[in-house]
Amino acid sequence: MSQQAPVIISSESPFASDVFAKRHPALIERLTGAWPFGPGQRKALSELAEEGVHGVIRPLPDSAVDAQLWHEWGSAYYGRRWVEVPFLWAESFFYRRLLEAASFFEPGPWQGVDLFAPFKQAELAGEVVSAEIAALDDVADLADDERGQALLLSSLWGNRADLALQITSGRYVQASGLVADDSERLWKLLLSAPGGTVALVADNAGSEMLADLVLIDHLLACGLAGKVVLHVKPAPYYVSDATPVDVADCLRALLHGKGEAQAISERLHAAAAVGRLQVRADAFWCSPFDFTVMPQSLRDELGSAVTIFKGDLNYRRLVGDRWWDPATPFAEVTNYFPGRTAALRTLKSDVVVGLQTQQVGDLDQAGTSWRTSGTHALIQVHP
Ligand SMILES: O=P(O)(O)OC[C@H]1O[C@](O)(CO)[C@@H](O)[C@@H]1O
Repeated sequence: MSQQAPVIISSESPFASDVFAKRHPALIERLTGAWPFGPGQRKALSELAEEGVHGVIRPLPDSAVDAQLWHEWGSAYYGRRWVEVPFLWAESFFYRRLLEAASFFEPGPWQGVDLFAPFKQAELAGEVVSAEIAALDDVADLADDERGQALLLSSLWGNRADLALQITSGRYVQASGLVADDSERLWKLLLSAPGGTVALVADNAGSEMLADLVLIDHLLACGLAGKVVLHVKPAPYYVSDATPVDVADCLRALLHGKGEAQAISERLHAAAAVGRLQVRADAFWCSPFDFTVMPQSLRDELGSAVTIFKGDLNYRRLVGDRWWDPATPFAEVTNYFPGRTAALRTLKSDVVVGLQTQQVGDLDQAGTSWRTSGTHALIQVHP
C-alpha cells in the first residue's frame, strides 16, 4: 500500500459523533425498558450512557474475565473522551462495557443472556421475514445463475436490516443503488474453484442471516462450494450481530416456513451433520481491531478459502477504518489479506474505497448521506 490514510477519530466525523451522542443513549434506554434489570445493572447502564456523552472512558473492572486484555488494548485511551479515540476501538469497547453492565459474563442468572434477543426475535417474527420466507418458493423456480444472483443481492441488501441503525433512523431505509458491483467477478471466482471452501463472515442476525443461509444452501447445492464455514460472533455485539444461537433460530424459522424454506433448512441441517456447513465463533470477531492484525490461525484458514465479508463493520475492519480517498483501489487496501475476498456491504459509515472520483462527486452533489444511511451498497472483489 502506497500510503495509509489517517484513522477515523469519532469527533472528526459528525456521523461517528452521533453514534455516541444519540445512538448509544437511545439503545441503553431501550434495553432498560426491555429487561427487568435490578438496581446494580440499571446504575451501570445509566452511568455508561452518561460516560459516553459527557465523561471519559473507564476501563473494565479488574474482576472482568478479559480485563487484562482490554487493559492492554485500551491503555492509550482510558481517561480520554469517547469521541477522542479511534471510532473502531471505541464502538467495540462500548459493546463490551454494555455486556459488563448487563452482567453477561458474571456467574448468576444473567450470565450468557443475549441482551439484544428481544429485538432480534421481534425481527424474526415480523412480516418482512415472513414475506422473505414465502418468496423462496418463487426463487426456487429460477435458473441456477439467475437464482444465484437474486440470492446474492438479497444477502447484500439483507444487511440493511440493521437494528442499531433502526434505533435512530426509523424502521427500514429505502434502498437506492449499488455504487460498485463486482458480482460477475465473484461468480467467476467461485466457478474457477468449484467444490472449494467458502468462508462467510456474517454480520446481522434475523433477516440478513436468513438470506445468508439461503445463499449458503445455493452454493452448496450447486457445487460452487464443497464446504461453507459460517463465521459469527461469540457474544452479543453491535446490537444485531449474529451469534451461533441466532443461526439456529434462523434455521428453525426456515424449517417452520414450509415449502422451499423448509427444504433449505433440512439441506443445511444435513450439510452441518457431515461437516459441509460449519459454524465458527472466533474471539477475534469481537475485538476492536482491523483485519491487518488477524491471528495467524484465522489468516491461514481464510487464506485457503473464498471469503465473503458481510456488512459495514467487517468492511471497516477489512479496508481499515480510515479516511481513505474513495478512489483508492479496493485491491490496494486489501492486498495484505491472504486469500480471495469479497465484500458485500450496505454503506453505514464514512469509510469507502474503490469508487470513481466523478461518481463520488455526483453522489456528494445529490446531497444525501449516501455513505452512512444504508441506502447504497457495494459488492467488491479481490483479486
Ligand atoms: O451491521 P453492520 O452493517 O456491520 O453495521 C454496523 C455499523 O453500524 C454502526 O455501528 C453505526 O451505524 C457503524 O459504526 C457500524 O459500522
